[in-house]
Amino acid sequence: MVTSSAPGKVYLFGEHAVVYGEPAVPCAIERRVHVTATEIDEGLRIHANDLQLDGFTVEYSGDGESHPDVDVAESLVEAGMGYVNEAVAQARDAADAPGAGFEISVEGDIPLGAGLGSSAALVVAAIDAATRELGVGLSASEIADRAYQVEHAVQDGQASRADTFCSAMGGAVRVEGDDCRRLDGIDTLPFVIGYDGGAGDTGELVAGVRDLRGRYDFAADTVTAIGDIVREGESVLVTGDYERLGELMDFNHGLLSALGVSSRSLDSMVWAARDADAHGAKLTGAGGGGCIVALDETDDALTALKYTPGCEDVFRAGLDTDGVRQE
Ligand SMILES: Nc1ncnc2c1ncn2[C@@H]1O[C@H](COP(=O)(O)OP(=O)(O)O)[C@@H](O)[C@H]1O
Ligand SMILES: C[C@@](O)(CCOP(=O)(O)O)CC(=O)O
Ligand SMILES: [Mg+2]
Repeated sequence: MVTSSAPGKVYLFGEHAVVYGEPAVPCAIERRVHVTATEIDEGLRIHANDLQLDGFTVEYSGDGESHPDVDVAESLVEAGMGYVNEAVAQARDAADAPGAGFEISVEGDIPLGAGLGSSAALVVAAIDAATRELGVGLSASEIADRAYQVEHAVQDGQASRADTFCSAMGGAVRVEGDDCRRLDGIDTLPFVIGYDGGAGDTGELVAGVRDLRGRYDFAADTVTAIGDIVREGESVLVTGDYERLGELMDFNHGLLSALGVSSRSLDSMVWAARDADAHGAKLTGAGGGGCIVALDETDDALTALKYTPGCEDVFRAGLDTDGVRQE
């Protein structure tokens, strides 16, 4: 039995635009998904108590048997389990063990579908745990690469390498197309996260931006402008000038909003943080609902968000310089 964990992330800059080859800077945070893999005779059995479908937690047997605890459409369960199924397929491939059976247990403290990269953390930790269980030790970058293949497959061919690379490596990273690197010397950033309790569908939101970008040149220009913000932001990041970083985060949020991926509650959390004098605030991840990230080393944004209608939870999330690791 092997347990591995991998961190979630926030985007300092660049989500969505990164799907079209612009750079992005995601940062790993101290919230993790833990995956335990145990080799069994055959098939795949998954315990994922954090995942609720129509109010049911999921116990899933991927070998064709319906599990009695689940009273929702099998297709919904299949969709929810896509990331684990594909991660296990990658592990079998890496270990050259196509018939290996697994019992997989997943638990974490990253809200699901909220822009904090729970899917990438799950996939990265699952590939690490399952390959180690089969006696194969992959490097973090090999895991990142296989995890990207999984997100790409599950999200209908629409995914960047950003989330999976960040989760595998930890720290602040820069991703532009296939060029993925860690940003050295960034050890701390004062992230405050507001969570509206909701979720967005990453695949759908990415498809929405793709559609807008295809229909309007100015939407394509907006995507390019997000890339410009990232290029500016990465040079500011090394100076530690939070005021300018925050200004660029605000700008980035405005452009994401223009691309239609913000929401009323995300906007109101962003404004609550700004009104409390955070350096800046933006949505993180695919959007539609879920989380915002503010930059604030005081407790002011944290306190303001606590009293913001629509904000269900607020917490500080330190930069996690550790990526995937065995527990
Ligand atoms: N702890 C978990 N247990 C089971 N499934 C999970 C877990 N964390 C993430 N997932 C899977 O990842 C999906 C969320 O991924 P996604 O929509 O990309 O949002 P995000 O990556 O921002 O959290 C969930 O619907 C589920 O399929
Ligand atoms: C919108 C996007 O840039 C980030 C999605 O992040 P999340 O799954 O919402 O945490 C998509 C991607 O990069 O694959
Ligand atoms: Mg995701």
